Amino acid sequence: PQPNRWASSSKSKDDSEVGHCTRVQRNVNMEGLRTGYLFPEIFKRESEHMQKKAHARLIRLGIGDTTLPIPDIITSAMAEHAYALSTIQGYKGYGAEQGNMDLRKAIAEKFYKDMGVEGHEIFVSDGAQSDISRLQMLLGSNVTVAIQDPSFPGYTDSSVIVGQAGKLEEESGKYGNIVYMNCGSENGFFPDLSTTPRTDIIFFCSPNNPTGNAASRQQLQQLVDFARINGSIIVYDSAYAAFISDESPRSIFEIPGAKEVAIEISSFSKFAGFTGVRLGWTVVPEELLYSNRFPVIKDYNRIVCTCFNGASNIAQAGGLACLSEDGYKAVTNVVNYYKENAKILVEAFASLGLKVYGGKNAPYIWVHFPGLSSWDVFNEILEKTDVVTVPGRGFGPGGEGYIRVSAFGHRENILEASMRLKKLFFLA
Ligand SMILES: Cc1ncc(COP(=O)(O)O)c(CN[C@@H](CCC(=O)O)C(=O)O)c1O
Repeated sequence: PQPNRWASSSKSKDDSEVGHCTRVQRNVNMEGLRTGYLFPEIFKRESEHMQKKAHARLIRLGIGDTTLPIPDIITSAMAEHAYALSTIQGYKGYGAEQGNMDLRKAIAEKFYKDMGVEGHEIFVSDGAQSDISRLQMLLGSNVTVAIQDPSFPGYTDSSVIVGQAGKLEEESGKYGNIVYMNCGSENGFFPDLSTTPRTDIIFFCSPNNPTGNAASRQQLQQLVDFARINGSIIVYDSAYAAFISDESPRSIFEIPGAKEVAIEISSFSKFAGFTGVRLGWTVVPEELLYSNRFPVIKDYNRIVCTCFNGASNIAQAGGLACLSEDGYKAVTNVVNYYKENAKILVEAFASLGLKVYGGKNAPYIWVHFPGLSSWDVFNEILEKTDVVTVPGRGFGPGGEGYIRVSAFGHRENILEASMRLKKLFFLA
């Protein structure tokens, strides 16, 4: 299996090992984080398992990390750029914090054609995860937020860290100041906006991680109208848009009126295999205004200039190559490979009579184990099949009773994992 990025994290010394301590008070918001970040926790469980079963052939379908090589039309462009840095005429230092304008324009052309989004409204970054944190710095602690439940933990955890979330209610596992928009199988994974309280910010991910559900055009129009009426800002995460196979919108800016109510974050991670290269972008439309009519884009530009020195010029060269005609064809072939994996996993779980969601518009399969603890299901699958998944509870209280399975594996691993899971649950 691939070396995991947390494998080398050194064990921090605890107080008993270090005599001295400072007089600096801990950020009280950090105390609000109930556990470690979900994915290092998954790795910890995986390591404990491997300590018990050193010779197990582990199959990792947990973290949504790509596994196929980046097409060489893209890596050659990065290599060429990297080599040019070793020459006088090719060397480049700091670039524009907002990103290379050619790349900004290419993103606008490729993903936002005819939506009125222009290059100067696109801020190239080192990935969507970092952009979520920078957006939280922009928004500050005095805003109210609504988050899909379940959803990518980056929204809730960053909300806790910046002080938006309020106190954790142990009983429900929810933070007092966050509005949890239930997105379950019972409501087609789209929140009932008629009963959703107004908040300043609405985090919305479509296709959703972890459910794999892509909101329809009609639903996104409802969401934009809801934000407009309430004077809210939507932070729309389209990291998995390239996996959409039906008519669902790939961008919130396909919806009329969205430029006055939405910010969109996205990433090269999942469609181009750039999870380690690190490249993403955020669209902040000129039309998006605060209550005092000050343009949000001006503040976001200030955040980017103050807190970020721009994405790697090598990664940006790769990004440009991804968006060339041949480059995009090549990455689309890889996306289609993962989509085929998703189909295999959906069929495997469905053949066991389990309720399976997702997999059609996203590289995640969302499997229901009604009445069971998702961590118990995660543990049983790991212990009995050496397959790593993600317990749904890690994505919020709404994820309880589900597991998420990633389609980002190599085909042989997907087939082997499917066979093992069939054996486990068929015999159950
Ligand atoms: C909805 C969503 N947005 C943003 C990101 C991060 O994108 P980057 O551009 O690579 O920063 C992820 C990654 N989610 C993966 C990886 C988990 C993690 O490392 O946080 C997952 O859910 O398995 C995601 O699922």
